Amino acid sequence: MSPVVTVTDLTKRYRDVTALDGISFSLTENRIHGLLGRNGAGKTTLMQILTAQNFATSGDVAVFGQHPYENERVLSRISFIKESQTYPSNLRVSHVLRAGGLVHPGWDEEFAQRLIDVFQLPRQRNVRKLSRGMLSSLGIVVGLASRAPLTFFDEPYLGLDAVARQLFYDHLLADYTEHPRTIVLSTHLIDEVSDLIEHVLLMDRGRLLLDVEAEALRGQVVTVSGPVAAVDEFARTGAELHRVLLGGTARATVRGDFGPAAPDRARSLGLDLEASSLQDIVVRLTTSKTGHAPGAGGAGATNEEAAR
Ligand SMILES: Nc1ncnc2c1ncn2[C@@H]1O[C@H](COP(=O)(O)OP(=O)(O)OP(=O)(O)O)[C@@H](O)[C@H]1O
Repeated sequence: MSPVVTVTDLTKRYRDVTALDGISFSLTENRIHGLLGRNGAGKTTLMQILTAQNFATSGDVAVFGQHPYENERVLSRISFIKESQTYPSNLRVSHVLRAGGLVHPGWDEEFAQRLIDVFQLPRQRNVRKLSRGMLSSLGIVVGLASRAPLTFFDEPYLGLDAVARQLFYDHLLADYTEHPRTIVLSTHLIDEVSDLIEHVLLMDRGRLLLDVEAEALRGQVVTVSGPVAAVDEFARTGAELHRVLLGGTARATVRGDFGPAAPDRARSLGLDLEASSLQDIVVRLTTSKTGHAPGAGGAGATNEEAAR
């Protein structure tokens, strides 16, 4: 199966800022990819280049096998919903839907109308008069109803309350299951989406720290706690990302290829073991250059080493 997106040695510089620093990866078709990373990591810049809204300084991108710039064949298959989506101010909600139907060949009008009811959007209201959360809901309706083979959601929920966010996740998952497509979801609300994401791309200061299946990652990062010497012994077989000392005990987050024997090994050392959450993994890998949170002890690898 050929990848939907291929990025090769992509660099983007804005004067003295290197937003993307020679990254390479590809996106497999029909998966939900989580594009994660701290503020300024380069996520939006990457999505802008993939959707022909920005130029690379060097390197190549191919979307559906071609360069996206001024490429109708490629762009008609993309939907890009961003945080502060704006619309011409004379449009009503119903006009935005009509425009969505004209732009996206896969548009499902019946689904769009259903979503408008789900998010309780007033069809005849001018977009200028929508609340911040309502505007985000409208973006989500367009993104979902477009059924674009490649859909980007870049922090799509500014101002959305928890109920509306959950509605988004539920409808995204249900519709994706029925109509598989390639989705890239960029968000800081990692806990909320961790069950949705099938593949993780983690960016940090323009570089790619992780490009891994979510399921594989879950087994690779664990947190062990117990006597310091036992934690040291367990951590020897991986890369330690973080450690907290509490008297004679330690709690350490460790990355490695532990395999299914990890719980037994931890138990035999007198340690408690739990799988780290995706949020924890992202925080630990991006909080410091050495892979250790400030003040943490223990031997360890650099972030890049840890992420391999
Ligand atoms: N037009 C621009 N001119 C100069 N610098 C820019 C421009 N756009 C982005 N940058 C810089 O590039 C870096 C990456 O920004 P980008 O918006 O891609 O990050 P991000 O991961 O999307 O961040 P956030 O999660 O905060 O939205 C940042 O340092 C940002 O300040």
